[in-house]
Amino acid sequence: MNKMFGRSGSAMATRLAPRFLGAHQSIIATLRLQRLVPGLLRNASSTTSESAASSAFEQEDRAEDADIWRVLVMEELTAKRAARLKQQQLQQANATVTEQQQRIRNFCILAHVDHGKSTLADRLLQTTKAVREDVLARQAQFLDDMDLERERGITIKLRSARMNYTDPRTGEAFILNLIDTPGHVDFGYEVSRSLAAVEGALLVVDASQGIQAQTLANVDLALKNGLEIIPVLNKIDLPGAQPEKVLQQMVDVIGIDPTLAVFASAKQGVGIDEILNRIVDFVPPPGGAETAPLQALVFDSYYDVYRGVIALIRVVNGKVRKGDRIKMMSNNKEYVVDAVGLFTPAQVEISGALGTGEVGFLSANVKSVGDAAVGDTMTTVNNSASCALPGYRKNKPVVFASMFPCDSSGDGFANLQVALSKFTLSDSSLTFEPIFSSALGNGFRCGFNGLLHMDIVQERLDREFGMDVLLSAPNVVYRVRTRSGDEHMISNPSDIDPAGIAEIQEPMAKVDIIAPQAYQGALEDLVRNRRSTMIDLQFLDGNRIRMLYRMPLSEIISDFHSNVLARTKGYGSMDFCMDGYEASELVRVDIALQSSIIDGFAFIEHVDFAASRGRALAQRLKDIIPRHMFKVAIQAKIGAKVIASESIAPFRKDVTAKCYGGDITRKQKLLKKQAAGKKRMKLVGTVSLPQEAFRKIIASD
Ligand SMILES: Nc1nc2c(ncn2[C@@H]2O[C@H](COP(=O)(O)OP(=O)(O)OP(=O)(O)O)[C@@H](O)[C@H]2O)c(=O)[nH]1
Repeated sequence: MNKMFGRSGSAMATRLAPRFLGAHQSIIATLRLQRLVPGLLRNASSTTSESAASSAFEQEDRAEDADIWRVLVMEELTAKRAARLKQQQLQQANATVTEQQQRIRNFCILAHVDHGKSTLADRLLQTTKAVREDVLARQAQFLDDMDLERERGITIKLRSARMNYTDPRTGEAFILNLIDTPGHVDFGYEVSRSLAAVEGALLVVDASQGIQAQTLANVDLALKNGLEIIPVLNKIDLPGAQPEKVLQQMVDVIGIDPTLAVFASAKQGVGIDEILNRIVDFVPPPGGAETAPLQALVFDSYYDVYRGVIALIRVVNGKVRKGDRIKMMSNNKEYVVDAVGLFTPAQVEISGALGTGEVGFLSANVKSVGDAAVGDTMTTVNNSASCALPGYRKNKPVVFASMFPCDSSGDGFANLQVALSKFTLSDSSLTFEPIFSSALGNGFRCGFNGLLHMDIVQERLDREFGMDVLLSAPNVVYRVRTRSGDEHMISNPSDIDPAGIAEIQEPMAKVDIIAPQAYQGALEDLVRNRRSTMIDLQFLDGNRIRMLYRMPLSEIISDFHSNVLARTKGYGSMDFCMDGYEASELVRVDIALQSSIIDGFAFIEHVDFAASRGRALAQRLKDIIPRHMFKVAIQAKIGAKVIASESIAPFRKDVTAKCYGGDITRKQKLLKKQAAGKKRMKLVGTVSLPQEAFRKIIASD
C-alpha cells in the first residue's frame, strides 16, 4: 500500500506540475503548492487508511511524496531554464562568442558577513583541485590570506581564483573564475568592483539565520549589474537550519528564483557538486569579441614591491599579452606589458594571451596605483578601442578623521606620510591630505568607508609599517552655505566657523534593519534617540521584521551598528545607503583641556542634543584620561558658553614602589610594561591622552 500511495502521489505531482508551470513564473507558488500537495495526498489517504498503525507509514509516504514532487517540479523548471539559456548561448555563439569563451564562467560570491563565503570558496577550490587538500587543511579560508582577515574572521580585500572544472555529466571542461568579496558593509566598495567583472553570483545565505540586511543590499547590486543569481542556502548541517523556510523568505522578500537554489553545507562539503553544476548551467559565458580592439577593465590593483602595480583585469574585448604596448584610457599614459597571468589562486604568469572573457593580472611597470586606477579601461596603443568601458561607482569615503603620529618628533609626520602613500597602493579606498592642528600638530585628514575600515587601517599601519597613530573622532562631510552665498563641503568640524554660516546641511541615510520581532521595542527605543523617521515596517515571516528608517548619517557612523547587535543579542542586522543632504539645526561642540580647545575633539551635533552630549563626553573623558601630577580641567563648550566642566585630581603613580630592595630586573620590567601602556598616547599640551579618549567621543550611549 505504501508503495502504491507513493506512486499515486508522484503521478499527481506530475500532473499538477505542468499546469502550475504554465500558470506563473514566480516560485512563491512552487513552494505553496509544495505545502498543498502533501495536504491533497493526506485527504486521499484517509479513505484508504484502515488502521492507526499505518499512520507512521503514511507520514513517511507524505514526506516522500512531497520530496518527489519538489524534485519533479524543480527539475522541470531547472531543465526549462537550462534549455532557454543554452539557446541564448547558441545565438551568442553564432555572433561573436568563441568556443573558448563558451567554456568560461565568471562569478562572485555574495553574502552577509559570516554566512560562509570564504568557507564555500575553500570547498570550491578543493573540489576543483585548484588547491591541494593538505594545503587547505593547514590553511582554512584560503583566500583570506591577510593576517588581520584570519584573526578577525572577516574578508577585507577581494580575491580572485581560477579553477578548471570538468562537468561530470558531460565530460566538458570549463574555466571557472571566482572572485571572493568582503561581506562587511564598510567593504561594499570592493563588492561593487567585483560585480562589474562577472556574469553570475552565488548568493550565500546562512540557513539558520535567514536573510539579513546585507543579503538584500547584495541582491540589489547583483540585479543592477544584471547578474544571474544562484541562491545557496548554507550551513544546513546546523541543528537550527531551516533551508526551506529561508528559501521561502527569499522568494517572498527578494523574488529570487528558487529553482536554482542549492541546499549546502560549505563546512561539510554538502551540495558543492550541485553548485558547480548550477554555475556551469546558469551563469552565462562572457560576451565580447576577440577580434575587437582590446578593452580590459581594471577591477582592482595593488602594489608589489618587485613588479610595481599589479592590475587585476577582466578582458572584455580583444586580448592582451606580454610585450603589448598598452595605454590607460583615463590619462593616455602608455606602458609595455611585462607580464600577464592568472590566479590559480597563486599568481602564475602565462606565456600566451589573456583572451576575451578572461580574468587575470597584468603588470606593466606602472609606478603608482593611481595610474592603474580601479574602473579604468586598458587598450592597446595600436588599434585602440574608441571608447572606455562604462566605469562603475567610484568610492567616496563617508567617514573622516584626523590622523596624527604618536611620535611627535619631526620624523613622525614624514614617516606617516610615507606609510600612508604605501598603504593606499593596496587600499585605494583610503584618502588622506595633510592638516595642521594647533593641539595635535601635523597630521592627515583621512577618509574611510566606515568605522570598521578606520579600525583596520589603524591596525594595519601599526602592524605593517610600525606606525603608532592616533585618530580623532570620526565625522561625516557637511555641506555649509555661508552668508555670502558660497557652498562648501566640510569634513573637519574645526573648519566650521559659526559666525559666517547661513545653513549647515548634513548627509542623510536610509537604514534597513532586519531582526526578530521580539526586539522591535528595543530597536525602536534605539532609533528614537537618533533623529530618525520611519519609512516602513514589514513582517518578513512569523517572527522577523524589517524596519526602514531615514536618519542622519552621523547617527549611524558612530556606534549604531554595534547597538543594533547588542539590542538584538546578535540576531539583528543592518545596512544603509546614502540619501541626499538635509538642512538641520547643528552646532559645533568644543572640548577644552586646561582651557585650550582640542580641535581633534570638536564635533557637530543637533542643537537639541548638543548640551547633553557635551556633558556626557566631559564625564567620560574624566574617567578615561589618566591622572597626572597636576589637576586636569575638562570643559565642553558651545561657542564661548561652557556647558560642562569636570576635573581630574592630581596623582603620582609610582609603579615601582612595591619593588623595595635591590631587584633591579623586576623594576625594569615594570617600567617597560608601563611604557608599553603609554603606546598610542598623545601629549596634548601637558596632558597625555589615550586613543580611547578620542573613541569615546563617538559613542552616544
Ligand atoms: N556549521 C557550519 N558552519 C559554517 C559553514 N560554512 C561556514 N561556516 C562557519 O561560519 C563562520 C564564517 O564563515 P566564513 O567563511 O568566514 O564567512 P564569510 O561569509 O566569508 O565571512 P566574511 O569574510 O567576514 O564576510 C566560520 O566559523 C565557518 O567555519 C557550514 O556550512 N556549516
